[in-house]
Amino acid sequence: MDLSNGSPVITDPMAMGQPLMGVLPSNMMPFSVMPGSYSSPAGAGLNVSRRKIEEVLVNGLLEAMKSSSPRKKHNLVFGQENLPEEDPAYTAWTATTCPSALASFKQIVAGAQGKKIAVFLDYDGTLSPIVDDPDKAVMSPVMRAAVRNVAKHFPAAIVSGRSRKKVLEFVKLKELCYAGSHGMDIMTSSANYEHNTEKAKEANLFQPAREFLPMIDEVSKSLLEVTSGIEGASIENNKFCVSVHYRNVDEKDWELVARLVNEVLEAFPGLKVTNGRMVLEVRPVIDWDKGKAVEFLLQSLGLSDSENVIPIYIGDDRTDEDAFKVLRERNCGYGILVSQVTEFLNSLVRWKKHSV
Ligand SMILES: O=P(O)(O)OC[C@H]1O[C@H](O[C@H]2O[C@H](CO)[C@@H](O)[C@H](O)[C@H]2O)[C@H](O)[C@@H](O)[C@@H]1O
Repeated sequence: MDLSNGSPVITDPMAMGQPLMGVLPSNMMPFSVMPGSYSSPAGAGLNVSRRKIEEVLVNGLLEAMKSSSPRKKHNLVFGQENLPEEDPAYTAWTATTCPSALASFKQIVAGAQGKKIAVFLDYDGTLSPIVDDPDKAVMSPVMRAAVRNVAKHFPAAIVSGRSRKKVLEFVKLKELCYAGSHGMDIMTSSANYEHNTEKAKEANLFQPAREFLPMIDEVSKSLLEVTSGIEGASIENNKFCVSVHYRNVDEKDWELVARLVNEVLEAFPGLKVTNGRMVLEVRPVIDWDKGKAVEFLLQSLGLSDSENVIPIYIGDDRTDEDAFKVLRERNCGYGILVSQVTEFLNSLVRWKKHSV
């Protein structure tokens, strides 16, 4: 199988399962609605048409919530027990489109001889298992050691939907770059960050959605208020985007969640909704995503020479598709769907140690 086109590969098809519907082939984009972006038809039918449009938007959101969340719980610890039940469509897709990254490891590193590898890692579902409480999605010491080792040998970055601060608290490693808020908050160097002057900190930061900060705070408060009566719903302010979690909400209330999110967003035409794994992500309508963040990081780390640099991106969610797409378009590197991440990272380090 030709691995040179940036298509996603998986680290072990048998251990796959956790990301399941969170990952789609790279040509499928995350669901997105922009409630403020439709224009209301003028005239007498305005209210009826508007209501119809609202219904379409709510139903669209609800469908996206259902399709991205076929299973309530899958606390798979990578490559270990608790494999969720098989999804025939997903299994067929991975079997035909995703070669195993571990089985293809030799081929990957053979193509990397004499070139520089850069490693990009998603956080939730990739470095940490998916759990019911987002505040408890901690990384295991084994995974942390693997990531630390990788960062010692390769330029490496975490690219997450979480706030940059939160993901740094989870990962606790200074050796990497961090891109939080789905790439809208990039810090190109975290070493000694807290000891830096404000000016030095600014120089390391790239925040393309900075002007949306007040709007995000406002929408976060509104979402918190309107969802406070829904059992299990929770709101996570990720600085430049907001997560509306419905993992712990009874399915009968999902429509209400969709309706309330849609209603709140009517007042914020500058924001849109995408969906992740049992989460609705409210984010600015700007042309920026994890893929753009990877491009930015490659550029600012002096790694934009696609002839000599092999970017490897490991992710599990729909938002990671944007990064896979960038690698495919650059015709370089590998997008890897998550499963045995530690094993893959450790193999990479072993290879690097033996190849120098
Ligand atoms: O880009 P990522 O690092 O993958 O972040 C995406 C979202 O991840 C988190 O939510 C997901 O993981 C939670 C903990 O396991 C789980 O409870 C939730 O259902 C998942 O959607 C995070 O809480 C979100 O803010 C991130 O946007």
